[in-house]
Order: sequence, then structure tokens, then C-alpha cells
Amino acid sequence: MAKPLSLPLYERVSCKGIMIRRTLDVTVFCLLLSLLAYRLRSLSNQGFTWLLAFLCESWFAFLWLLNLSTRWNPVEYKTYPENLLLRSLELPPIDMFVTTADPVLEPPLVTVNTVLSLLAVDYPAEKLACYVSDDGCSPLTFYSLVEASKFAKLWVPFCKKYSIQIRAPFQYFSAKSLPPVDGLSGFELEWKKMKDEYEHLCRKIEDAVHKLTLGPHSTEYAVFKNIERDNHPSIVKVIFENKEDHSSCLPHLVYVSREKRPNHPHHFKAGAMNVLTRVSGVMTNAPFMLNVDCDMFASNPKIILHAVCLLVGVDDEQECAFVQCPQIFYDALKDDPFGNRMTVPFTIFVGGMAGIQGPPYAGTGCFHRRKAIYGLPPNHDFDIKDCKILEERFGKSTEFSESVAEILFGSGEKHFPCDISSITGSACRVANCSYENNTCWGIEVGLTYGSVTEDVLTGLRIHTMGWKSVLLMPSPPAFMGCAPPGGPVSMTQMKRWGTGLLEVLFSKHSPILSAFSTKLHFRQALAYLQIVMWASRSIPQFCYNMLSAYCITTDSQFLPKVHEPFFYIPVSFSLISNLHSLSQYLQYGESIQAWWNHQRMERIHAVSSMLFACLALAIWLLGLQPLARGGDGSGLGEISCSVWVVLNFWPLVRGLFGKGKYGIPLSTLCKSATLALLFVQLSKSSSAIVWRPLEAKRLGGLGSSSFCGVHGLE
Ligand SMILES: O=c1ccn([C@@H]2O[C@H](COP(=O)(O)OP(=O)(O)O[C@H]3O[C@H](CO)[C@@H](O)[C@H](O)[C@H]3O)[C@@H](O)[C@H]2O)c(=O)[nH]1
Ligand SMILES: [Mn+2]
Repeated sequence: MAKPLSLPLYERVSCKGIMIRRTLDVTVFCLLLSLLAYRLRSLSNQGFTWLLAFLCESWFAFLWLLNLSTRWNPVEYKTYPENLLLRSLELPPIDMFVTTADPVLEPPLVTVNTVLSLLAVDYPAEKLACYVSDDGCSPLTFYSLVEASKFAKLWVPFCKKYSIQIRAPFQYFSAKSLPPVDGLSGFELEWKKMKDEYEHLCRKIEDAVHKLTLGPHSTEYAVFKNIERDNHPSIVKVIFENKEDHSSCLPHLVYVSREKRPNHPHHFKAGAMNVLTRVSGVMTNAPFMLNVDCDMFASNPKIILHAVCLLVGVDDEQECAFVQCPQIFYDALKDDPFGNRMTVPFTIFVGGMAGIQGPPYAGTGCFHRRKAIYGLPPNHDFDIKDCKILEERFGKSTEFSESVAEILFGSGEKHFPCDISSITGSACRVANCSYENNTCWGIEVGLTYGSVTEDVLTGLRIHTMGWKSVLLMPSPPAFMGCAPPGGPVSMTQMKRWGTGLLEVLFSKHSPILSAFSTKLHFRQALAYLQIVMWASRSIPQFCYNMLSAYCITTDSQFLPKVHEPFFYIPVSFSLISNLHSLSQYLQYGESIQAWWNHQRMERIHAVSSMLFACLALAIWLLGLQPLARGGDGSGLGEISCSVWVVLNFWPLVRGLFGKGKYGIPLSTLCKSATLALLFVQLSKSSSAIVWRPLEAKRLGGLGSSSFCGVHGLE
């Protein structure tokens, strides 16, 4: 038998079947290049549509090149928690963060389930602490957590005794689950009792939501009295404390509502996370921190053990600043009609990044190394034990500075003070909104401020310091969240992400700049570039979608004719690229329908939400106004493209004829009809404008983005 010490904690393996995928990826790229070469050859004697198609295709080729670089060498990590237990190694403490912001949009019962799933993980309870940040400052959330901690005293032992798989009770007791009939009468009885207890908990929370009565312990809630959500002092309450003297199975549970004042920026989730980092620093100061959104429960009870395999298993801390688990959705509709699950693209893209410098930080389902969050480069050798310097960087709190020193230079022994209730005072102080004034928080320390996608920005900053990160995809999945419920909601989310990512592109952390001035690996910079330019493809895609319609309306051409040999370039391009992406969907066990849904939602998002997200850019591009015509009339190519576009937008087409909830209101139809007529009219009249690059040059060397006026039909 192998010695426990020699057993690996994890393995890094290349993905299977990569050669075929690489070959297809390269083929698609070559086809794009030949299409471009073909266009370039006849650019001078073709019209505006030709040029526009050329520009769009160049952009697609550029994006595909980025894609190619990212996907080149994907890796996977296999973790072996059983070996961790064999090594009789001291398990490190972990601080777990849950953020919630609004008791109406994020019902307390959802947060409660997330918290319960975390309290019940298979890990020594005395090594865990769970901190809930409530930006809604809601007594209801607090009350729900207090009640949940009472239920947890029954729930957690039950889960551990019977090795329950799903430890979020709402999923465990969901309609699909039947009472167990396996003859183990003890289990049956306990199961029924537990279900009753859970229903009792739900009722109490429901009652509190409707009647706003918060049970008999009203003195506990005095701090919430007459409180304003956006104007209140810090509240830190220890709901449950895991005391050393009594054998308790529950981790610490702490409620945190940071101070909020009008006129004081609170930096949304990034601000909440930074407060949690400090509060947990003075209270438990674990070297690793897990963060999840309130709607994401732990669905693999061994997830912390898996993550620890990587966090402590790496030879060099530099290899692992954070461990990111993918976002997986539990209530996803069949075949993903809104195309927002994005499992396949995520797996392939992030798997590719994992082979370079590591996955980006995704905001939830992530284990951080506290040291990396504190903004230090890996294996730093400078000494800043001086309290003054620490305070300038991390803020004026002796308790917190000590905890930072412990993390950066300490022996790693003194993590847990014996009595966390006694330090709520210092915890409140570090949760005050003025605490960050004149410090490095939000800039070099903690999560970075300045973008609504603070996660990408923060991950990027960590990578620029030379850290790597690790992708963890255990089975069963680590965490599960709920997908946005419908088209419009997911579009709003896409728009927000699109905007946030563009903010990163134009910030001083832009991957374009970082690629040359920091320790960001070059291919990692390209991958980030692809992420932050995610919304940018909307403009060429929008134009491309319109091209076929434009060409048919004006009887012009942007694709080669059937009888030309070049006709086979776009044909084989669209065949191969679509079959290639379809085969990937099938390979990951998804249906054809799911692939199709993703295809069309990607287009719908591209021309709606993402287009709005990058409207600044769009206006700049509008300089390229409708120009000219030339060449032959439209043909099979244009018509098939048109049909393809219509098929992609099928949900919207169906809406034209739908009634009630699924129909499009008459007023919207009228507006769209007007726009469409306008488009047809503009197309027709613009085809009367001639595009002559040579003449443009003569007119003043304005280059190709200017046009030279009306010329009449040729
Ligand atoms: O002022 C705020 C705003 C949000 N949140 C919390 O932040 C999380 C994410 O916010 P949500 O509105 O649900 O945004 P999503 O678009 O669903 O979040 C995705 O995108 C974000 C930005 O990229 C990431 O931070 C998230 O982790 C990721 O799940 C939730 O737990 C919120 O409760 C706060 O704590 N305070
Ligand atoms: Mn969310």
C-alpha cells in the first residue's frame, strides 16, 4: 500500500479529445481567413455591403483568433479528498461569506437555505465560520437566520448521520422527493420529523414576512427599530457561537449589516465583500475564504475538502490564489430556452483559461487565499510589520492590523480567538463606511471597485500580480444557483454584464495595458480581452444580421454567387462552424434543442442587450453611414442568411402572432413596423449613394470611414 504522504491531493490533467477540437478550431479560422482574402481581392470593385461584410468578418476572425488561443490547451483538476483525510494533516479554517441585498428580491428563505447548506458541509465545524452580509439591513433576514440556526441544530446532525447528498432543505424536501421507504424505520421517522421541522421554519418565516411580527425575542431586534435601509450604523450580531467547551456540531454564524450613509458610496457587492473580509479578519481570520451569492447553495457536501486539496496541496502558494467553481443552475428550464445557462461555452472557455493562468474570478462559488485578497504578490519578501504602514494600507484598527500581520507574516497558528462575541465592537468599527477612507481598500486591497462586474476586475488584478488560479469542477457540482427566470430578466443581466465588462476594457486595469506592464501571461491577457470585449461583437453581428435583409431589399449582394467556386467558402464555413459547436454540445450531454436555443439567444442578446451595453462605441461607428452599391443583385447566399436570421429570432417572430402574455403589444408592433419600413426605405435610398474609396482619398485623404456623397445609380 502506498504511504499516505505520497498519495496525491490533486492532479492536473489535459482534457480528452483535444486534437480533434483543435483541428476543427483551426479549420474554421482558415476558412474565415480565406473568406477575408477573397473579399480583399475584390474589395475595390465591390460596393459598401462588401466592405461592411469584410469589416464584420475581420472582427469575427479576430475574436476567433482570441478564442483559438484561449481554448488551445484546456486542463482539468482532479481532487482526492480521501487522501487529505489519510494524511492526518491539520485542516485549515475557512471563513464562508454569503451576501444578500434585498429581502424582497432575494427572499430570506433562499438565503436561509444557502446558509443551511454551508453549515452542514462535511468539515470540522470548529474550523468554519459563516458570515452573512445583509445590505438590506432587514430585521426579517436577521430573524430568519436566528430561526434557521435553531433548525440547523437538528438538520446538521441529521445530514451527517445519514450522509444526505443535498443539504439545502428546500431541494431535499422538494416536491420531487418522496419519503424514504427503505425499511430503515429510524431514518423514516427522522425524515418525517425533519420535514415537519422545516415546514415549521418556513411558516415562521412566511408569517414574519406577512405580519412582520418577529417572535418573542423582540429586544434582539431593537437595533433595527426605525432603521433606514440606506442610513444606519453597522450591525454585527453573533447568532451562534461554536464554543470550545461544549461539543457543538455547528460553525459560528454571524450577521453583518455594514454602515450605510447617504452620499457615501457603498460599492455594491464589492463593498459588502470587503466588509466581510475585515469583520471575519478580526473575528476568526481564517487563511481561506469562500464566497457565495445568497441564491447559491452548496450541492456537494465535500466541497470544502475538495477545495482544500488544491489550496494546501499546491507546492507553491503562487499556483493558487483562488479556487473557482463553475456556476451551475438547478431550476434551469428544459433545453435552456433563454440560453443563459451557458454551460458548454463556459466549460470550454474557462477550461481553456485554466490551462493558461487559471479561471477568472466569477463572483460566487470561489475560495480565496486571504493573502491574495490583501493585494500582495505571491511569495513576497518585503517586510511591513510596522503597524503604521499596515494602517495606511489596511485602515486604522489595531485588531485588524494584527490579524493582517498574522496572515502575512504569522506562524499561521493563532486563527481563532476563543470568544467571538466579545469582539463585536471592533467588528462594527471595521464595518463603518468611513473605515476605508485614505486606505488601499477597493484599489489594491480587497475586491476592486469601479465596475459592476467587480469579479472579473478583481480576478484580473490578482492575475496581474503573478498569481495563478485553479478551476474546480467536482461531481456532484459544487454549488447550484437559480438562473434568471425569463428572457427580459436575463437580458437586463446581460446588459449589466456587458456594461461592466466594457468598463474594465477602458479602465486602467485593461488587459491590453496589463499584457505589457504586469505579470499577466500574454495568452491570459488575450483571454481577458475576449471576456471584456464580450459585448463588442454586438455591432458587427447586428450589421451582419441586417446585411442579408438589406441586400434582398436593394437587390444587391454580399456573398459569392452559387456558380462561383468561392461560394463554397461561406458554405463550408457555416456548415463546419455550426456542426463543430453542435458536436461540442452533444459531447457535454446537451440536446440539439439546447444548442439551437443558445445559438439564437446569443444573437438576440447580441443585437439587443449587448448592443445597448456598447452604444457609446456604436455612435462612434455610426460614422460609417449607409454608403453605396455595386456588383450584382442578391442571390442564394443572401436569402439563406436571411432565413437563418429569421430562424434565430423565431421567439420574436412567434410573438408577432401570439396573444396575451406571449404576444407582443400592438403599440410595440406599430413601432417596429415603422422602423422596418424606415429600414427598407433607407436601404433603397442609400443604394443610390455610390461608394468610391479612391474619390474619397482625393477629396481630402479622409480614409475609408468617410464617404463621398450622392452619385446616382450606376
Ligand atoms: O449592493 C449590493 C448588491 C448585490 N449584492 C449581492 O451580490 C450578489 C450578486 O448580485 P446579483 O444582483 O444577484 O447579480 P448577478 O448578476 O446575479 O451576479 C453575477 O454577476 C455579478 C457581477 O459580475 C457577480 O458578482 C455575481 O457573483 C454573479 O453571480 C447577490 O448575492 C447580492 O445579494 C450585495 O451584497 N450588495
Ligand atoms: Mn444573482
